[in-house]
This record gives sequence, structure tokens and C-alpha cells, in this order.
Amino acid sequence: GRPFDGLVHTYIPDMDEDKIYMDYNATTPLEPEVIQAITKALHEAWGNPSSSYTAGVKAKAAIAQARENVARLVGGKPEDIIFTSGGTEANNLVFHSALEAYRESCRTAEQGGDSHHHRDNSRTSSAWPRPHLIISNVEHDSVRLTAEHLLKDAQADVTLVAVSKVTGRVEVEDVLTAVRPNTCLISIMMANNETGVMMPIRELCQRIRSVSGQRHHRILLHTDAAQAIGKVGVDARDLGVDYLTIVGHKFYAPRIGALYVNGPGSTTPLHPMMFGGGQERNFRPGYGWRPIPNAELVISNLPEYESHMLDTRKYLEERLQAVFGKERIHFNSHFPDSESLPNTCNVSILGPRLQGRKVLSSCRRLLASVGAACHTHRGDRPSHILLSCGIPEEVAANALRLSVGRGTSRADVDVVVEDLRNAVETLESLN
Ligand SMILES: O=C(O)CC[SeH]
Repeated sequence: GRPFDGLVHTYIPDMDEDKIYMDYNATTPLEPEVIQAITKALHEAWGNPSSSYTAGVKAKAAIAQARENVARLVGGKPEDIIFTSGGTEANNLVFHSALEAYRESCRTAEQGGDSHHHRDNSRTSSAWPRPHLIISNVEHDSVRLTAEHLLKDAQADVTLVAVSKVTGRVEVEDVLTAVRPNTCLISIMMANNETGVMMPIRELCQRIRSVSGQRHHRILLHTDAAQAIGKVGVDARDLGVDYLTIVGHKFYAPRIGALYVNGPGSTTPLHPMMFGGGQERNFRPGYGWRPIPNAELVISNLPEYESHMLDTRKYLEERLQAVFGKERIHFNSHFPDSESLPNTCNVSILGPRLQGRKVLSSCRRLLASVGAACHTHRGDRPSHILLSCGIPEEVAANALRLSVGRGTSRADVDVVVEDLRNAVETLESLN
């Protein structure tokens, strides 16, 4: 791969030498140490972890080590970590568990002799209101579409709390206003994948817990931390969440996921969506890849990663304004009153011929996106996330999402800005 700046041993495998990757919010390459650890595990720890002979014992030990690594990464205990196939499964498991917990609390109330609620083993007796879910209007599709499905399937009522067009984030008061007696889950992402804006999760959890005492139905709290881990500190217990979603392929690990649950099945409800061979204490049976050996890399290097990515992103923004002029550059990820991820620059180069996809396809070296990778099917429509944040349509249409990584250098930024300048010149010279 290309030489890097020496900060970390990161390289971009299998990529043309002259390409510059700036789409780290979409996915990250694996660290060499991770590839080595996986290769080692494939050679030595291939056994069934339930088997008592060496290969099985080694496999079980590898999983235990990965679980401990992930627990340290998010400030939990190893028993709080449930491995999943990815972030989507982890998010779905949260919604499934929250609805099951709500139904159980309804049945418990009925069994308490509450006569006017007739006994009914259907999912929720008609006497009880449907469970109510609260999410934001800028969530990842694995949260938004899960909630949408439950609404369409008449399994739950859903409120999408709109982010503020001033701060780009969900405001705690607006979430509190949306709470109902039948609210059973609030799921708000820790940081948005397109704007990089961080949500006030800690304050939200504190305020919700302060009102939960007098309620019949517990409000469970979840945050999808996929975009935050590896970029900023993530401490589930400090945040005060019941669930926290972890995704490996956003911090140079394999494409697997995990769910932090504060005391799964005891302090916090967790109900399996699948049944089988007992893996993951039956919360999530079935074998999948476990190794996230590079948690130590994040734990010991996070301050350097974070400051390097912030420095690189700020340099990128300076160079964009220097080359295109401040009046032609609109930063869609600048919300002065909000915290944001260190690595994310969502920018529009203003002009009638400079739609994001056109500009990117005219670039020779830059590899980036106009928004979430899973929204590519939306064609040229501006990102609904940017529109929800109050970005005008003609500005959102020109959005480029530039997300830098641990190994992105200032030299890479210079190449990318020059590439963008050439692309814009070409597009504006077309008659
Ligand atoms: O934002 C991205 O590209 C990753 C989630 Se689809």
C-alpha cells in the first residue's frame, strides 16, 4: 500500500496507488494487526468452541478474549457483550427485546388480577395500548426501517423526533415531550454518519431516568454507537444506556457487530430472535466471526487517533476554503452549538453544475461519497438527513461526505483538494 504518516500502521489494501480514500464513515480497511490475528485464529483456533479438545479450547479462548476486548472498548463487563453478525442485527435485537419486555409487563399487570384487562396470550391484549417507540429522524436505516416495519405491522406506535435545524441534533426536551405512558424504547444514535453531529445521549439518559420512576412501563434506552467507536471515547455506563450497538467495520475490524447490554436478561431485558445451539448464552445462538482483537489499538491510541483525525479534517476545511473561496463553500457538518465527530467533513461546493455525484465522478483520485453508503439507491435525490438538518435543497444536492481516517495525511488532503479543483473546473467548463 501507499506510505503512511507513521502514526499508525494503516494501509489501504488492493487500491490503485494514486487513489485517496476518504470514506471512512462507510467502512474502514482492516489494520494489519487485525488481519494477522484473524489469520492466526483461522490456523489455530478453528475448532468448535464447545469442543473440549485443543482447537475448540483455543476457539473458546479467542472468543473470550474478543469479548473482553470489546467490553473494555465500551466501558462494560465481558458478560454485557453479545456478539452479532453486525450493527443491523444488534439494532433489531434491541427493538425485539423492548417489545417483548413491554408485552411481559402487560401480562404481569393482567396476572396482578387487574380484572378489566381480560387474559389474552396474544402478543398484547387489545385492552393495552400498543408499545410506543421513539427514534430520531436521522437514524441509520437499520433503526428507521425497523421502527417503520413495526408501525406498519401494527405492533407499535412510533414517534420520529426531528433534529433541530439550528444544532443538527436531537434536543432532549423534544424527546421528553414525545414520551407517552406506553413508551417502551428510545433509540437515538450516538453520532450521525453523514453530518458527524453527536447526540446528547448522556443528558437524555439522565433526564429520562429522572421521570421513569413513576411509570408502569420502563423506558429502555439504546444508542447506535457505530460511527462513534474508534473516533471518540465511548463509555456505555457513563452514558447511562441500557443497550449500545458496536460495529467492527467502522474501526478497522472485521464486519461483525456486538451489542452492549447492561446485565443481559437480568438488569436489562434481552430476548433472542433466533434459537439454536446455546451460543452467546442463548441470547444469540449460532456461530459467527468473533475476533475484534484490535480493541487494544483503539484503547491505547484513541487520543492520538482523535487528535490526528481532527487536525486532518480542519486542514481539509481550511484548504477547501482557500482554494474555492469561503463564499463557494458550505459546510453541512458545522453546527456551532453541537459536538461532532473529529473525522467528518460534509461539504457542498456551491454552483448549479456541481451536484455531489457529478463532482465525485469527475475526480480522478478521490474516493468518497455524497452520503450514507446504504442510500446509494436513492439516486440523485439530496440526502434526507441533510434536509432534516435544515440544509437547503440546492446546497444538499451538492453535498460531498469526506470522512478521514487514522492514516489520512495532510499530503492526502492536498491531493484531494487539487483533484476537486480540477473536477469543478471541468464541470464548469462544459457548455
Ligand atoms: O454512512 C455510511 O456510509 C455507513 C452506513 Se450505510
